[in-house]
Formats: sequence, C-alpha cells, structure tokens
Amino acid sequence: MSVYQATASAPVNIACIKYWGKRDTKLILPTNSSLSVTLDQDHLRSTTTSRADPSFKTDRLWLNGKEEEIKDVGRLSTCIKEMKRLRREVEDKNPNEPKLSTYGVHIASKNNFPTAAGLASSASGFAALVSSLAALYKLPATPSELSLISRQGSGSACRSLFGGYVAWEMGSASDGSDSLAIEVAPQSHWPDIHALICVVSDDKKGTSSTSGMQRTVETSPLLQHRIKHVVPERMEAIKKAILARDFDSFARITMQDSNQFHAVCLDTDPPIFYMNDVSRTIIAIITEYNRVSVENGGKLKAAYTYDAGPNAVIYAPKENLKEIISLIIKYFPQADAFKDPFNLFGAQGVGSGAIVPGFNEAVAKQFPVGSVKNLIHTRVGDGPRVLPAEEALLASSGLPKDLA
Ligand SMILES: Nc1ncnc2c1ncn2[C@@H]1O[C@H](COP(=O)(O)OP(=O)(O)OP(=O)(O)O)[C@@H](O)[C@H]1O
Ligand SMILES: C[C@@](O)(CCOP(=O)(O)OP(=O)(O)O)CC(=O)O
Repeated sequence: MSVYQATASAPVNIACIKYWGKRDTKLILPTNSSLSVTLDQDHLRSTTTSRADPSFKTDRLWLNGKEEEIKDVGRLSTCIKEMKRLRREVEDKNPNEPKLSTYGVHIASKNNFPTAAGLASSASGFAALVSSLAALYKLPATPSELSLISRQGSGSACRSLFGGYVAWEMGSASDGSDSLAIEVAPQSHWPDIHALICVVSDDKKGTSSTSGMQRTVETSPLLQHRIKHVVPERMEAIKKAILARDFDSFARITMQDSNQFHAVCLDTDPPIFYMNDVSRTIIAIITEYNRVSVENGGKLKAAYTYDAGPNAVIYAPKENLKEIISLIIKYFPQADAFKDPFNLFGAQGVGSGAIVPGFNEAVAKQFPVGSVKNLIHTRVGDGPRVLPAEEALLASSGLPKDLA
C-alpha cells in the first residue's frame, strides 16, 4: 500500500518593518505592508511531517509531541482546508491522482527552540505546515501562492515562505488575494547579514500579538499616522537599501521602525509594554556602539529590533559580530560559556566580554548573570526545505515518533 507522506522545514523571520494591525481579522489582512529578514534554519526551524491516509478519520496535529486541538473555525483548520482545496484542483485536472483531498491528515511538528516565546514560532510553524502539505499534495503552487495560506495561520508566517529579504505586500482586495509575500532579494544577494538574538525571556508573553494589535487598531491615533504616512515610504527606502547592500540605511530604518512599533503599543489604551529594562539597555549599548563609529567618520554598525516581547534581535554585517557579542557579554554575563557556531572567537572563547575603544562604559550598568539568558548567533538564511523520508516525525503507525 502506498504511503503518502512529506516532511518540510521552515525558517523564522524577524521583521525590520513591523506588521501590527489587521483590517480583516478572519482573513488576516494587515493595515500596512511589512518586511523581514529570514533567519538560517540551521539554527532555528520548525519541522513538520504530514501524512494522508484513507484510514485517518479526522485531521490531527501534534506539536512537540503533544496533540493540539484543531478547532473548527480556527487558523489551523483554515490552513488545512485551503491546502485540501488546492489538492482538489490537482485531482480535478488529473483523474489518475489519488484522492488525497478526501483523506484525513496527520501532522507532527516540532520547533528546535521555545514555542510561543516571542521567537516567531508561529511564523516558522505555519510556514512548515503549509510547505509539508504542499509537498504531500504535490501542488504546483509558487511560494507567493502558498504565502496566501500561511498568512491565514499567522500573518507573519507568510514571510517565512521565502529566504533572504521578504516583503509582505498588504494588498487591497477584500478577499485577500493580493495580500502576499514576495522576495525582495534572495539570501545570496546579501549573505553577510548576521543576527544576534538576545533571549531576555522565553516565557509566554502577557499580551499576544493577535489581541495586542487589535487593541492598537481600535485605540491608537498614532497607528493611523504610521499606516498612512510612515510605512509606505519606509518600505520603499528599505527595499532600496537592501538592493544596494547599504547597511547604514537598512539599520537606521530598522531601528526607527522598531521604535515606532513600540511607540504605537504605548499609544494603545490601555498601553502595552513589551520591552523591559534589559531591552532598553541593549538599545543604549547599540546606540553608543554606533555613536563611536559615526563620530570617527564611520557608519552605523548594528541595528536592534524588538517584536512583541523583550528579546532583542541585533542585525549587523558579519565583521562586527565579534565586537557586538563581546559588548553584550560584558554587560550581560552568561551562566554558560558562549559557544559561537561561526567560531568567531577561536580556542580562547569570548571570556567575560570586552568594551570597544572609545565606548562610554557608563551608558549602562552590568546586569546580574541570567538577565540575558541565552545568545543565539545566526544569519540570513534560505526558504522552506523539503526533507528526505528519514527525517519524518511520524512513525509507521501514523502517530508521532516522540509522542509525549
Ligand atoms: N511548529 C508549529 N506548527 C504549527 N503551529 C505552531 C508551530 N509552532 C507554533 N505554532 C503555533 O503558534 C503559536 C505560538 O504563536 P505566538 O504568536 O503565541 O508565539 P510566537 O510566534 O513564538 O511569538 P511572536 O509571533 O510574537 O514572535 C502556538 O501556540 C501554535 O499554535
Ligand atoms: C510584532 C510582530 O512580530 C507581530 C507578528 O504578529 P503575528 O504574525 O504573530 O500575529 P497574527 O497575525 O495575529 O498571528 C511584527 C512582525 O512580525 O511583523
């Protein structure tokens, strides 16, 4: 008997121009376009196996070995239904194709990093789900077409269908058919961009992105200004910066947009706070690091950005990562020795960190060990990958191999 099964992995993305606000909450249509960098799946990824079988009575999904309910009108069921609809089109065109769209589907997924902790697990998760079903159903769909579906799982997930530098064009159609992700530039265009994720907290956050952004839409006058007068120009400017590999402009826009996103959170009634003292101190350190460079006739060397949580993501050209990691470790001592996957520090390691020449040490105080729990050094990466059968997460029984 044939086994119909496919496994795919998908990356996390972290936005430089933030998506915050929906004009349609069911279809997940945003109030502004956004733009992100896809991070390397060698470090952070979701992996998903999907199997269709006539013996499966219902669709089921396990996340990290634990079964999740697929609610009737929920986001998961919408994505699965949409993928089955596309499969039906394939079957209608070619009657020899097995009728997988009529079978139940079992889906097992795992994240190799904390779930629901502000590390964009919903983005990689829904992108991996859609990619594994597209491989299972042998869909001829392009990544942009698939992004229309992962968008309905979680808005930011549409951008994880591509590697490199990705825009989510907000579109204007009321059915959402033009609200999709496009590639601005592939990873190979500007592979030199690295990212340092400073994990300040991996707890579940207080205000979810979904509910927080709706409250902002309903109450923030500043959001209206942002949507109309700020984001459209920033989108054009950052695309230009990426195409020209102009880090100075890229960094300036990224930091401005993170700041404005947190300003609209503060402008929300009641206000939403995602950053904490540690987050703000990292801003002060990066600001001082850039000041030293600019005052010596140089350019911006790093850009911070924060999503709906206190964790910092610092983007920088690879050559600056050694200094940046040393600075962060100086102010935020680590419990365990930092191991760099790119081996920037050689055999002696980073030690207790270091201040760069000319840097005003007094911009921040040293925090206790554990204030930044973990540092993840990664870089711009590629889009979803279809994986070989050995990587499958489902056993022959049709249940997850790592059933919790
Ligand atoms: N691998 C996965 N497969 C399917 N769904 C997933 C997967 N990983 C996460 N999700 C879904 O995403 C939810 C977490 O999304 P949430 O937005 O709360 O956190 P986050 O994505 O880590 O944070 P943020 O979006 O603010 O960066 C999970 O509860 C689950 O429903
Ligand atoms: C701050 C952000 O990370 C918000 C992400 O919001 P989500 O995509 O998690 O929201 P839903 O569409 O409701 O699932 C900014 C961004 O990724 O652009």
